[in-house]
Amino acid sequence: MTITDLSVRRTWRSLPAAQQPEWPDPVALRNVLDELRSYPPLVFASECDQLRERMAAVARGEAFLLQGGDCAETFGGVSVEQIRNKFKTLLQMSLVLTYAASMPVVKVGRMAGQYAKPRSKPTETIDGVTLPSYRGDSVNGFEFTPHARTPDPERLKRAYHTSSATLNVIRALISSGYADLRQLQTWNQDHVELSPSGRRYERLARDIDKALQFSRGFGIDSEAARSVEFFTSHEALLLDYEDALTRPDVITGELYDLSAHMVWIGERTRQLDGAHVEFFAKLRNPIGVKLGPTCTADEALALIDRLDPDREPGRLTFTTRMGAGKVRDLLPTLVEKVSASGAQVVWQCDPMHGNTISAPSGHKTRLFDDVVDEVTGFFEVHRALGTVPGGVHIEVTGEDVTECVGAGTTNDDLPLRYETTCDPRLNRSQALDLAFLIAELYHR
Ligand SMILES: O=C[C@H](O)[C@H](O)COP(=O)(O)O
Ligand SMILES: C=C(OP(=O)(O)O)C(=O)O
Ligand SMILES: [Mn+2]
Repeated sequence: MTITDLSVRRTWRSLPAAQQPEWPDPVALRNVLDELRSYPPLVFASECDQLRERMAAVARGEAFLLQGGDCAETFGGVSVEQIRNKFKTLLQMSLVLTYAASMPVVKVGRMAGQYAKPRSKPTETIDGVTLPSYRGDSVNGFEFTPHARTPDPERLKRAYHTSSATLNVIRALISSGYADLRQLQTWNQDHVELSPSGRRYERLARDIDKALQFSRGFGIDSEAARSVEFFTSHEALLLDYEDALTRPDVITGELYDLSAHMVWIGERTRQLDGAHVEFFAKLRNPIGVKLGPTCTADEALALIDRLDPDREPGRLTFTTRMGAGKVRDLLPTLVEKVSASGAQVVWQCDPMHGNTISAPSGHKTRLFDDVVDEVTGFFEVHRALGTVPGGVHIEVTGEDVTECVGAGTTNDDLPLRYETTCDPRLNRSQALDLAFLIAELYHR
């Protein structure tokens, strides 16, 4: 379908859009959106097409999808070091998975655009003072003051520019050979090498290095070992922003949201009669939808009819986040009914969002064991049904934070480096542990 007519393309505007900020000044918002429309796209449509092809391979069981990054990126978190650490963590996880599972890994960062957050409550109260909740740096500031918490549309421009700067660093890291497999040892020269997972990683890196030397001995110096394909993604929550970055392809006229390669609809905004589903239905990007424990099989089927009417492998990813205690009960029916419909979606496990708890100290946290248990349940269900456990979606950082409990972090450690502005993330050592565990699940 070719949709360049603006009246067709903006149909989402007449529908209810959940979780949108209350911008105080509509004229200021309109001016910002006009400016954003004049900016170049952040990614190219051809790159989105390439990711859709990779996702089709995932749907067929020929590749594994690793998607991860911060719950909420921040405008302050864009030093080269922070971006490099996050990128490195995802590459190291993918290396563990590729080597151990003998499977190509499609790497997608929750990076370069993850600046808007849906919240459970519209306001937050601290010491008797109530202010609007923090909704991500593209909406308001994290600082608990009336000024910071007031939505400011100028932040949307900053979200664009910060995404652009982040992408620039990622593209430069790739083109300067940072992802070269022969840099394996360099990647590991820091604190993580002292942790058990770091040492395990080092052993694996040495094995891979030997394998590479062996292939080079035969004159096989694969280009694939020198470069990496890396894609960006975020929850396309703020429809005004996403719409401003949505452009028709010059050749086909089809619409692409060029704020990222892949965009997804969150658990809180997947209403069938809502604006997000309507907006996404018009896009040609590979797209995702989060499915929580209340999602019925009929809802999943209706989402497929709306978002993947042609049943195109790679088009639609269902990211389930049921919780460790529920995944084994709830997932089978969904998977069975969706498979019976003929749709070839990518099934991806988000083991984070169904497992958020409050620690005795009051910190929002997740137990590493729950994360592992949900991923394990996800694999068990797919193995039992003969369907494809396509990938995982995690909240992770390259920093040595203490936000999730287990695998080296205790409840008492939480205050030490609790740096997230929204949900707790795995640190790099926990991420590597998880990668090794997933690789084992593959073999089982
Ligand atoms: O990242 C997901 C949601 O935005 C987040 O879990 C909501 O957190 P809240 O329940 O603290 O609002
Ligand atoms: C908001 C998120 O998740 P969910 O929509 O699954 O709650 C998220 O991925 O940060
Ligand atoms: Mn989150």
